[in-house]
Amino acid sequence: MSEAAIISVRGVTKQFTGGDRTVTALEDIDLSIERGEFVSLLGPSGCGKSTLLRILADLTEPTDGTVSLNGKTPAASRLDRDYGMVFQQAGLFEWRTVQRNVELPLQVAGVDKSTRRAKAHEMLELVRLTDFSRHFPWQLSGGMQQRVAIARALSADPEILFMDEPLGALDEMNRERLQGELLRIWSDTRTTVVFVTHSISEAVFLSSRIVVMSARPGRIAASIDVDLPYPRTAATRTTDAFFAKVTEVRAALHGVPAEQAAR
Ligand SMILES: Nc1ncnc2c1ncn2[C@@H]1O[C@H](COP(=O)(O)OP(=O)(O)OP(=O)(O)O)[C@@H](O)[C@H]1O
Repeated sequence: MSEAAIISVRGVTKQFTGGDRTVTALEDIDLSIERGEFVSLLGPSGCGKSTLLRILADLTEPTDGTVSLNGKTPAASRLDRDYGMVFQQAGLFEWRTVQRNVELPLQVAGVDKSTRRAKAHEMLELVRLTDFSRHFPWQLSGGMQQRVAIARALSADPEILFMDEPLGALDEMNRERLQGELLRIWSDTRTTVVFVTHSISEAVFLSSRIVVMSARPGRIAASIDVDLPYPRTAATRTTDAFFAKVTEVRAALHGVPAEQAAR
């Protein structure tokens, strides 16, 4: 494990028990993520991607093994607001304006009104929604709602952003647009991102590294560096290097080394 790792997972196993049935969702996961990486967790449905993210974000506990975020337990890290989280559904409060949704984590933290106003404004600039600060969530498209959710998750300046299929509910065009936005935001904030997705092309476009997980019990099958240069644009998606990486990742998902898959 590298000393520089901001996220370190050691020997994590997670079992769910209900009645006389035990499901092993994750088995013996070891993972280190360096500060500033954009890491996607990619794998078939049910391989434990969300469970792993939920363990990192202190939403559930491992049955075995340890997790360290910024050198702390996930629970301590949560209290220190080291990370923000974005889910597939934006989960905005319908009765609060966009501005007041983004302010919420700061309000909960007891930040004074003028500071949180200023911070929310800065975050809405980051996601390019300042013109909509007084709108209510129901007045926004799905993509705009997700941008508000991202602004809210970043409002307390977290060092880590956990994202669980945040673009999964969007149509293809919006999804690609938001992928570009997300890379710009990542490059502006230098936040470490852990991103769960089913989509190979999404993972390749966004990530500096892809962690491929195998089906149940979830294990890490491969860790693939995505050495396509940033900034990545719509043109990146049409390059040979992009297609080659998609092929390599697809082969890893199917458990076949890339050289064999190309034959
Ligand atoms: N609270 C729970 N109780 C019982 N089993 C659970 C629970 N949460 C997850 N599981 C099981 O653990 C396994 C991993 O689930 P998880 O949601 O982490 O997978 P995933 O890779 O994120 O799937 P998807 O891509 O479909 O969202 C699945 O078999 C799931 O049924």
